[in-house]
Amino acid sequence: MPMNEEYSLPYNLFLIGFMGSGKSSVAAYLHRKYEMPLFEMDETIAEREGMSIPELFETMGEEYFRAAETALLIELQSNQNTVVSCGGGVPMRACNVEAMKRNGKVILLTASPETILTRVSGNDNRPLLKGRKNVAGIQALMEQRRPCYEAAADLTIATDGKKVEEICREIFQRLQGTPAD
Ligand SMILES: Nc1ncnc2c1ncn2[C@@H]1O[C@H](COP(=O)(O)OP(=O)(O)O)[C@@H](O)[C@H]1O
Ligand SMILES: O=C(O)C1=C[C@@H](OP(=O)(O)O)[C@@H](O)[C@H](O)C1
Ligand SMILES: [Mg+2]
Repeated sequence: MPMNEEYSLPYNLFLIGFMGSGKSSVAAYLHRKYEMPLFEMDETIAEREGMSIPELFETMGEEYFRAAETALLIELQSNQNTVVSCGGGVPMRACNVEAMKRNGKVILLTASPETILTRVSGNDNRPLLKGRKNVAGIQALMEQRRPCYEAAADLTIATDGKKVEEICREIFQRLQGTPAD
């Protein structure tokens, strides 16, 4: 069933935000509900490299992972009407932000450190949270990254206390209020 006009976008949606802000969940919902092709960056990189993200950090190092993120974003920029779930570190590189903005809108998902801690406590697949799985540790990294996140964002959506479905509705409402230039 083709996308109806209301939700067929002439650009890509890039979801950015801290670990646990809900990028993967919101992207998966947008993919299912509005039939937008989905690119989950972590998954794509892990598949191509034949190992998990933690293993990649362990064996090849973070810089290798960051280069893989940039290469993938450059590949994705020629698409249209896709939703890309970015890893939380993507906006820290200016070249990544340029690639996203070339043909996309950047949606920043935010949540309080307390909310993030609740959401990430369930698994250990985020190497950068090792040793900082507490409110203070999350807050410190979040504050360090905030300027890059905010500079990259076309729209910012607070996610605390909202269901994924509500967040997706808010994204489209806010986009419709924004010229699709
Ligand atoms: N709006 C939300 N409300 C409650 N839990 C959420 C919400 N968004 C995501 N989660 C949960 O938080 C965890 C991290 O979500 P995820 O989508 O993987 O975040 P990210 O991709 O930004 O790291 C998952 O267990 C997910 O089910
Ligand atoms: O914030 C980061 O630097 C990272 C976030 C992770 O993705 P999520 O934000 O989906 O957890 C993943 O890309 C990697 O562990 C690095
Ligand atoms: Mg994710």
